[in-house]
Amino acid sequence: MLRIAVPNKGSLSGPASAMLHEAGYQQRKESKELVMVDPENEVEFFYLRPRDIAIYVSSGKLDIGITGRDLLLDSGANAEEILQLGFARSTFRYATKPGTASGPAGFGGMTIATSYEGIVAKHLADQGIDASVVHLDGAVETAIELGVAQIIADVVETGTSLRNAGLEVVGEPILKSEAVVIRRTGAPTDDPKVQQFLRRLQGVLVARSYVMMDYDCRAEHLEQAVALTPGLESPTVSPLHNEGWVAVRAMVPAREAQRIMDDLYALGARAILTTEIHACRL
Ligand SMILES: Nc1ncnc2c1ncn2[C@@H]1O[C@H](COP(=O)(O)OP(=O)(O)OP(=O)(O)O)[C@@H](O)[C@H]1O
Ligand SMILES: O=P(O)(O)OC[C@H]1O[C@H](OP(=O)(O)OP(=O)(O)O)[C@H](O)[C@@H]1O
Ligand SMILES: [Mg+2]
Repeated sequence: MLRIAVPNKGSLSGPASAMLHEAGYQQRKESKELVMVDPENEVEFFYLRPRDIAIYVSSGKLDIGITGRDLLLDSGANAEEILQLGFARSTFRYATKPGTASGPAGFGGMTIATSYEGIVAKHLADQGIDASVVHLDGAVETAIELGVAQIIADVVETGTSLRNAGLEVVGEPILKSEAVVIRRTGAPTDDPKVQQFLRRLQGVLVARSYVMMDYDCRAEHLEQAVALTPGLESPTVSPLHNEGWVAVRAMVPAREAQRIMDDLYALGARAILTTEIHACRL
């Protein structure tokens, strides 16, 4: 049975369970459930604190886990990313009150508050900056107002939390994060159960980002139409009963669908339809 770590709380938890559900796995019914077996799919899910997941996976007791790239790097655990999941996207950045420092080079002798000590200590060491780091569990934006630190390093998504605290980002982003699937570094890549799990999640990612497009066009416009809808391999082209017309079917990126429909229409294509893809194996 494949043993998988899933975040039990926080920003990663809901979207991770939703993605697993979309991939056909049973998910826990109550947030208090810590372990759940899905016998049909031969998978056991362990609902763990996101920050602990890389440590469990690196121990080899669990085969794979879903966590944030920032949490993986912060843990220093012996685990590696094998798939990017596209949710819980954020940047990890320094922020200060305006006028404190124009970048990390000016942080010398100051104190930096963060929940991600591992990332910050490494970044400071790499840059040769001699600053202190104080660990706080959360709401680190308040640390400056209360005099615990002059600088914070934290997750930034919309920037609202920083603005509300009267802070501004300084320096370049330390890293970009998103939810990722991890495994123990160097674990065998050919485990069929792991491969099947990854294919299912990849199927969800594709189903979420592509739509199926169907349209009719005159045979003489086919080459131009196919250039607009090249599909993944190549589009399906079938003859229509009306001579000189063909029906075309291809997957297109969902966010480009409306523009492609306009361009096809301008080319003379008609009966242009898009349908959602519910599941997929590439
Ligand atoms: N506002 C946000 N937008 C996007 N991703 C976020 C946001 N806040 C945290 N994350 C991501 O969530 C992961 C941290 O999860 P964790 O559960 O530790 O914290 P949280 O989501 O802030 O929850 P809480 O603070 O309530 O415990 C990290 O990968 C982080 O990048
Ligand atoms: O840029 P924003 O859209 O404002 O998002 C970033 C904020 O979201 C998270 O905080 P959370 O609400 O999880 O509280 P926490 O600081 O206690 O973790 C993170 O720690 C930032 O504070
Ligand atoms: Mg938080």
